[in-house]
Parts: sequence; C-alpha cells; structure tokens
Amino acid sequence: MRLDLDPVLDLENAELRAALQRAIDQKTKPLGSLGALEHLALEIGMIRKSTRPVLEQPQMVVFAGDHGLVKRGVSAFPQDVTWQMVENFLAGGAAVSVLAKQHGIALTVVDCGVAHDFAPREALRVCKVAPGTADCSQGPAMTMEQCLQAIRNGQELVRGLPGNALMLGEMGIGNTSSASLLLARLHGVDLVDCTGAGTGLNSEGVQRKIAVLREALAANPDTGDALDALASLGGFEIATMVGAMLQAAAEDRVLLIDGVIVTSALLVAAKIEPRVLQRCIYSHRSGEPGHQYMLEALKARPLLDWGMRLGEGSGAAIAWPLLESACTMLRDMASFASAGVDGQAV
Ligand SMILES: O=C(O)c1ccc[n+]([C@@H]2O[C@H](COP(=O)([O-])O)[C@@H](O)[C@H]2O)c1
Ligand SMILES: Cc1cc2nc[nH]c2cc1C
Repeated sequence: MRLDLDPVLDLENAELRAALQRAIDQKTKPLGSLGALEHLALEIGMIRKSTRPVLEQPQMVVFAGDHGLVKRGVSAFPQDVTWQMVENFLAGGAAVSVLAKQHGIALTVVDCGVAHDFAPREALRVCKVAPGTADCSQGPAMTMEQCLQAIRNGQELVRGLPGNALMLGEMGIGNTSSASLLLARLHGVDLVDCTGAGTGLNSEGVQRKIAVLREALAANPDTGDALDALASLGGFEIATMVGAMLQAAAEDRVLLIDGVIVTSALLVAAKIEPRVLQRCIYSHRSGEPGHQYMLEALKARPLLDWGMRLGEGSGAAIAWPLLESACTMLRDMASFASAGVDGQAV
C-alpha cells in the first residue's frame, strides 16, 4: 500500500434506507410523484445518515494544472489559458465564479501544477507539485512521488474545509486528453469512441488528438494498477482531486461530481476505494463523448443532461439547488398524518 487512507465505512444500512423510503412515501403527495427528487433525497439521506439531512457550508474547489501533452496540439486553446482562467475565477468573472456566488457556495481555487506563478490571494491555495506535467506521449506525465504528493495535497486540503458538501471543478488546457486516456486504460474503452473535441477541435483535430493519445498509451505500458495509470496519463489537478475525493468520502461529505475530467479522477479514486462511489451525486452528463462511458462504468444516473461541456465545476454549481430541494422536501414537507390529509388512494 502506497497511500495512507482514512477509513471509509460502508454506507449500506437497510434500516436507514427503509426509514428514508417510508418518510418519503408518507409525505403529502401521490406515491413517487416527485420522481427523481425522491431518489436524490434518499441518496443524500444515506450519505448523511439522516432522515432529515442538512447540507451545510457547501464548498466548490476548482483544481488547476497544466499538461505537457499540450505541445502536441491536442487542444484548441493555448496552455496560457489555464493561468488566465485561474485569474478569471479569482476575479469573479468565470462561469463557476458567478454560479457559485448565485448559490452561496464558497469558492476556492487550487494551483495543483500550473505553469505560472500566481500572486497570493485569499481564495487561492498553492499546492503546486511542478509547473505542468511532462509530455505523456514520450513517457510518464509524472513520477510516482509527484503523483502521491498531489494525492496527499488533495487529502490535506479537504481536511481543512468546513461544511459537509463538496463540489469539485477543474481547469487545465489539455485535460480532456488525460480523461480519455484514463478511461481507455482503466475501462478498456477505445480511444476512437471516447475522445472528443474538448474545448473545440474540429474533426481533423480530433483525429490528430486520437493519434497522439495512442502514442501516449504505447509510451506507458499497462501495469494493471490505477495509481500507475494516474501517474503516467493523468495530470496534477486530476491526482489532487483523487486525494480530495478519498478524504471527502472518508468524512461522509456529499460529493457532487461535475464533468468528464472530474469523473476521470473518480474512476481512479473508485479503483483505490470503491466505497467513494457511495458518497457521489452526479450533476450532469457532459457533451464530451467519454463521459457517457464513464457514467455507465460507474452505474451513475446524472441529474441534468444539458449538453454542457465547460468544466470548472459549472455543472455541479447548476445542480446544487436540486440537492437543497431534496433535503428541504425530506425535512419540511408535511406527512399525511401531520397535515390531516387522507393518504389512502381509493
Ligand atoms: O467537464 C467537462 O465535461 C469538459 C469537457 C470539455 C472541456 N472541458 C474544459 O476544457 C479544458 C480541457 O479541454 P482541452 O480541449 O484543452 O482538453 C479544461 O479546462 C476543462 O475544464 C471540460
Ligand atoms: C475560455 C475557456 C474557459 C474554460 N473553462 C474551463 N475550461 C476552459 C477552456 C477555455 C478555453
């Protein structure tokens, strides 16, 4: 074992599940009539171990990192956009900035390995392993020591966060390549099926991207180990998210999962500790093609299907009020008995 993990306990508890289902069924509504909101309420109740769950001090953490593979032309945008967008997150002008503010979600940005030196800011955490990964078409993106350092950084970061709900977002030009590579390596999906336009490559660009990603798989032979896959094909922001997810799950926080890159980190975390998945809610289905394969592999049912493909945690921020509605329904709706409504259908 190369990682010190806090214990993650199995959440399956048939009594609590039955109590939650009873509480939901006794609310003043025809059975099942709140549809997916009822399912969401049950899942949150299971994670928070309560028939009256309260989600407190929601946190959005955006993990940023640069990718050596970008020099091979796998993205429609230049590497500098990573640090420029970090500045935009901190200045309050990015999608995730305005959506987090709209919903009262605290925003922290983490420099996990951006090729830029930032001036210190209150909302910026610097956990820089190195200024960008190595080009994984030539060999491993990071050393195992760097990979473990990034995971530890993520664990440490979450230990210091308030609240019981964590949204993860990311920023990293080139990181849809890592997401496709991790999916191909960990679940055997063909790169042709799971590689997409990312920030906006045209179809020739996607073909070139696939060819480069094939080189990356060939340059990093499969050892059958998820940590090796992460170190050789991932990114610093992805590895830091893996640590954050493992820690958040160990603390029974609700994990609201964003798009294809965040989900690629979850693929790795779930190989290390499958019970992480018991704490996850999936905000949306990304328009990036690999995401559908990831969701299937994880047996995940996303809340929204809006063709979003921005990342940053934007999908999680938009889905957040649905989680609040699910908790409000469980806590505040009257039951047939308390409201004096006849609950027997004729
Ligand atoms: O989250 C998603 O599903 C998603 C899909 C496509 C692109 N992105 C974002 O776009 C960037 C990566 O795209 P690319 O083309 O540079 O690999 C990175 O900053 C991600 O946040 C994000
Ligand atoms: C402008 C821009 C904003 C982003 N946010 C997340 N990834 C991004 C990529 C680009 C190019």
